[in-house]
Amino acid sequence: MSLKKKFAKESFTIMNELVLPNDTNTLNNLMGGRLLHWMDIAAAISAQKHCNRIVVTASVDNVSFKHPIKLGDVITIEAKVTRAFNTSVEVRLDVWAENIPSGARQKSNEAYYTFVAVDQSARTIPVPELVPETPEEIDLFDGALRRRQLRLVLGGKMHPDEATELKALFFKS
Ligand SMILES: CCCCCCCCCCCCCCCC(=O)SCCNC(=O)CCNC(=O)[C@H](O)C(C)(C)COP(=O)(O)OP(=O)(O)OC[C@H]1O[C@@H](n2cnc3c(N)ncnc32)[C@H](O)[C@@H]1OP(=O)(O)O
Repeated sequence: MSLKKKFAKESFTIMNELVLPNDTNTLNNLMGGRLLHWMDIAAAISAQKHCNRIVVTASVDNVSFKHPIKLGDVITIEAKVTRAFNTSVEVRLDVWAENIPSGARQKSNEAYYTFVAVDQSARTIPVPELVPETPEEIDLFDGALRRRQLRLVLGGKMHPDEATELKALFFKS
């Protein structure tokens, strides 16, 4: 039985967190690991909305921390599935930090997480196809293939020779 196709907007998820003292280091900045944990949860919720299944985190692409996030800031994490493959989905995350009293808001992180859908016995299972609609969703959908090849090569799951779309970025035929 084929699975019903889904739109990216169906997996759209927004999560807010308030940075409390227990989330910070001795400089009163949010600890990176805490943010990665919140991002993992937001991304997992998004992946589960797409798959309607239990998902496990398979990989996290490089995450850079552009600005320190301060105690008392409000974090907004937006997550959306960019593309579904066979049993895995890629989720794009955008993170903002906001100082509510001043109204200052800045982008702090962008990242891609990959989740794999599993059944009750932890066996991998197929996920619904994703249909991109907007120009931004189509860009993310197209780029997802190259990002997948890069992470699978780095994770030792794909031979570089098989990463044809990724190689095409560097070598013109
Ligand atoms: C219904 C609505 C509910 C809403 C309600 C929300 C509730 C919201 C609760 C939140 C809850 C938090 C949830 C946190 C989620 C954890 O924190 S999970 C804990 C951390 N993660 C783990 O423990 C996973 C451990 N790893 C594994 O189990 C296995 O390695 C995996 C990921 C299942 C892959 O298994 P495998 O045997 O290597 O499988 P293999 O057949 O080679 O590949 C399967 C797929 O994985 C992909 N894959 C494998 N390795 C990688 C890699 N390194 N990178 C990328 N992809 C990979 C493959 O490409 C393949 O994808 P497809 O080509 O099929 O699309």
